[in-house]
Amino acid sequence: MSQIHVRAQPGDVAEHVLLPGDPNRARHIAQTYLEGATLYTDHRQLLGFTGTYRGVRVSVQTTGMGCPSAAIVAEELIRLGARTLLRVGTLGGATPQVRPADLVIATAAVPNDGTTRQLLGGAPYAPAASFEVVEAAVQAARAQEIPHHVGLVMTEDAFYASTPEHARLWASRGVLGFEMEASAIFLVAALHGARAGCLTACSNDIGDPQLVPDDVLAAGVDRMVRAALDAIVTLDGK
Ligand SMILES: O=P(O)(O)O[C@H]1O[C@H](CO)[C@@H](O)[C@H]1O
Ligand SMILES: O=c1cc[nH]c(=O)[nH]1
Repeated sequence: MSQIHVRAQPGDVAEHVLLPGDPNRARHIAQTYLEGATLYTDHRQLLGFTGTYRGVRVSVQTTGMGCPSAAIVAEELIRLGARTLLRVGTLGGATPQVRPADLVIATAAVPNDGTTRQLLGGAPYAPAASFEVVEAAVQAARAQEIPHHVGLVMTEDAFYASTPEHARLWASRGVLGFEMEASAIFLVAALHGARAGCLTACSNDIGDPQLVPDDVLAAGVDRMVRAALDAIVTLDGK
């Protein structure tokens, strides 16, 4: 049955799904990396494509920005048969250690968002990536010699509420950077017995309106996507 937001039929969505926030990134991934990619939904501009990468069937589905939208998309993808959800996003660096366009592989997400709070009824919980997804992503980054960081991210709702001081505080607690969807994707996947991960490319420093130059960020995004797709190939059949 088609879902309310992800307007697709069972069979349209692959078992493994890449999840960018941005529909243009979804189109770029489908056109650049997937063979035979076809669009299965454009409802609400949540563009979704399915094709193959090195013989493995893969979808790329836009989540939109923020946990409310990402949680809806994750839930509906699982209803449509998805079993591996791998976010491919951008992130604001919380520490000078994370350089422009660097790859950050999340192990878990500090849930500074309202969606996971509602789903959990306020109970404490640690939304975490699946170990095998982290392992496959790290292996892919190493094999492709992509410099990367592995650790905590913070998921937040209010993009413009974050300040350099807030970033320094959370960096002192091990957070590498801030983004807006990982906690919800990790939790929704866990609630349904699916596996999840999150790869991000650093687009700016937290609180700094200066974005990484377009060409530098685009190269970082492509490195992230290549690592994510190779991770999916490793995970296929496991
Ligand atoms: O580039 P995407 O994947 O959208 O990710 C980041 O960018 C958006 C904010 O600019 C949020 O969605 C945040 O998580
Ligand atoms: O959530 C995000 C994503 C990218 N950059 C930020 O500053 N915050």
